[in-house]
Amino acid sequence: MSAPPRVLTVAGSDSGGGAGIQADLKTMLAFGVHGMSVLTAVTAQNSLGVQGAWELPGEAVRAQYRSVVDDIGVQAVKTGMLASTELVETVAELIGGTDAPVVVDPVGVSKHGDSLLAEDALDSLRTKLLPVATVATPNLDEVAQLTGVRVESEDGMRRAAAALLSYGPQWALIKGGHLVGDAVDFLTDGSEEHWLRAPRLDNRHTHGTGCTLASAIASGLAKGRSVPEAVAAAKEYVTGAIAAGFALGGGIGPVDHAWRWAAGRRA
Ligand SMILES: Nc1ncnc2c1ncn2[C@@H]1O[C@H](COP(=O)(O)OP(=O)(O)OP(=O)(O)O)[C@@H](O)[C@H]1O
Ligand SMILES: Cc1ncc(CO)c(N)n1
Repeated sequence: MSAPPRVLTVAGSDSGGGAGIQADLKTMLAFGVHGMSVLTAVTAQNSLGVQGAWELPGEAVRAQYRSVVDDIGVQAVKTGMLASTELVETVAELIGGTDAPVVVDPVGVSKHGDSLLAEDALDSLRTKLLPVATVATPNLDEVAQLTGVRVESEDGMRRAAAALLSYGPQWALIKGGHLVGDAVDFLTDGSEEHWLRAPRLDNRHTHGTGCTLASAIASGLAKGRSVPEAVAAAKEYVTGAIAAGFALGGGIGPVDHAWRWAAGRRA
């Protein structure tokens, strides 16, 4: 039996299992790739928010990355919560020496507004990590923080994408999940433009949407899909996962990573 494509997530742990490393690995399983993880931080987190966060030393991140890449190898990398300037710079350097497509989800705050990235790390994110990204996938708050462009309309998404591309990623995917109306995302490399449109689902259980989308894109890239193809398939997957999102705990529940298998699983 031949080995499946290998995808590495470099991200934080969400103890509640809805976002972070846990969402990434579940998404990778759903896409049929072999998921691997480099942990950057541990959060005490649930449906109500983030109760605590502890980052790992740069040395621990470096060692995990080397263990995976030097022996097993990777066909795509995804980054999520990076916590601090030191970790952003460490990860950017490691990725710079890796020959694989990279999806950068520039995680800033959780859905509850809890900070997952030190404010002083934004500059390194812009100047060190974005230049090595194949695709960067900010939501509207993150793109405003990174570029200063505040998006209030679909035209604003074009301006935000252009500003983001000036830092060097090959593609910008601006997620309009926080706009009103349809859930519209905008993908561009500065010449091609793709609008990804899905109906806005009336489901508050959306914990982990961003991590899920980025990991789904990385999984597609690892299988050799083009960026527009991988993003289109990822959008379809996250939309289905949001539609099937379920209540857990007293707050915002997770999306259902297993929605395509759900009929069999729950029978
Ligand atoms: N209510 C919704 N209905 C349909 N699609 C949605 C909805 N909310 C978000 N999306 C889609 O989910 C994907 C993730 O976007 P979102 O803006 O929620 O990311 P995020 O804020 O980074 O998520 P996270 O909570 O993981 O930080 C995008 O494709 C977006 O359009
Ligand atoms: C660990 C972690 N990474 C990313 C997110 C996305 O918001 C989260 N809530 N938690």
